[in-house]
Amino acid sequence: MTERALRLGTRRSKLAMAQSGHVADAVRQLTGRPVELVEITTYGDVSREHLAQIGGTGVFVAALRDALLAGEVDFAVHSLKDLPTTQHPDLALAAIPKREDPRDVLIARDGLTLETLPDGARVGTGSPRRMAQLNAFARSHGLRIETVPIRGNIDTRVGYVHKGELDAVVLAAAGLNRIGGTEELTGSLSLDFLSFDTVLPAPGQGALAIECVASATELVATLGALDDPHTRAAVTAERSLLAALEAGCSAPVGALADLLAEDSGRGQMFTEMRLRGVVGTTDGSTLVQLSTTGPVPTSIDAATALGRELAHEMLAKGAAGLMGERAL
Ligand SMILES: NCc1[nH]cc(CCC(=O)O)c1CC(=O)O
Repeated sequence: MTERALRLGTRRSKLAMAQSGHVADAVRQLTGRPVELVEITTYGDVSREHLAQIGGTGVFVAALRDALLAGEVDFAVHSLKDLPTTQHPDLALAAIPKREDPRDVLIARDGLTLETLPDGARVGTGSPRRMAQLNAFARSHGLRIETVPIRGNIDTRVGYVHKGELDAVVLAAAGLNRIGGTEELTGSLSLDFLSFDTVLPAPGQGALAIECVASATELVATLGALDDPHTRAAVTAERSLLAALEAGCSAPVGALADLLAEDSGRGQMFTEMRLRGVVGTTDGSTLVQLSTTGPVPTSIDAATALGRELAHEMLAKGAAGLMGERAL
């Protein structure tokens, strides 16, 4: 007897479908059960407002969670960076698979890179985090860039550069990679993968979250096989930083945790976890940028503590005042 199909709730954007498709394959392999995709429209997909105005927190997530709680789907796949930092009491993050490239990428016309953008360049991004860091870079290099708030899926955003309406756009490399768009979509455009010294990604960027209802303990345990503990530790620290700053996913906050390795003679051994964080005004005139290191976390609590610690150091340097600024 074959078991009934597991229902995977997904947004229907090309990116969400690609992400869900990958996870569906992994779950089929893992369980031997059929997995069926159930498309769900979220407010973030239909609203034409700018994300910073909607408020950001959870706009892509709420409808998927409603479907989980109503028992219409068995599990859902989210971009972790879109998930609010407070865990829903009735839901479980069953797995956080190994993360993709967390970098942001600048997609530009005519072979341009961030370093070679002309004065006055128009760069598409509606993300306060990207605006703050791009403008700070521009200021330190004596040029002005005009950040232009844009929305829409990846194709739409890249289209602005193809059509010549913008000189460049900034996207998450992970999203671009997942839809296999690096070649097909960007064509003649140039890709500049931004260094973490210039632009820190959103907390959790490049990672996926597989969520189901907490009471489905068997499913939680089964999906747990897809979890990558290093990714979970890193994104836990990043999200803890965000939470302790009391900022939402549309706040001008960047964070990245990575494990530092040493060659022990018998291969690489992780020695420490480093957490870098940034908060800034969207005009780039002020950035608070700090980093800390700690032992490789052996528990979620330890990873959370590292994030909280860095947040407190950033708050002591005035981070709260910078986040108060909500203007685009
Ligand atoms: N804000 C929307 C969003 N949510 C997740 C990704 C990309 C995939 C990821 O970060 O895992 C994107 C697009 C983007 O920022 O370019």
